Amino acid sequence: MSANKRVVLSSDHAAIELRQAIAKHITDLGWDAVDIGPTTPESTHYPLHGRAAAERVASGDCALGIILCGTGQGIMMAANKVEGIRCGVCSDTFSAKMIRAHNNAQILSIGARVVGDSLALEIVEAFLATEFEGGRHATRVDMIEGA
Ligand SMILES: O=C(CO)[C@H](O)[C@H](O)COP(=O)(O)O
Repeated sequence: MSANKRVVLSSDHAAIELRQAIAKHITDLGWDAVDIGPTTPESTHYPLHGRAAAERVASGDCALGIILCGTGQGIMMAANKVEGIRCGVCSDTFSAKMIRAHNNAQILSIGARVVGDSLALEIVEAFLATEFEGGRHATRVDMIEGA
């Protein structure tokens, strides 16, 4: 499968079951889910998993990413420390569309202790179905990246 259908997934211990459900769901939708774990429920450290997913995207191995922790916030902060990565936390489908359409975010973060499972799947679908609009938004994204 080509790299542009590859979606990396990672989480901390707060979101393992939801992450695995999302991986199955997006596979059913035709995406190549690259689930980098963890798979066991022991307490772990979200910065490790946010960075690992972001590096898969920054390297070009995966086009997009979906990361989760309890709130989605800490793992988002870790992912955004990787150069060139734009990651936003979303708890609604409108924001999930807009971080792609206007911000060209490559990574979606979700709080597994914030949104229910079915809404999380809708948020994921909205994110994956939306393309960057470019134009005036490209100027602004370039400004984020220091251009
Ligand atoms: O949401 C998170 C980070 O933003 C973490 O999932 C959360 O802090 C983990 O907490 P605990 O160790 O009590 O399960």
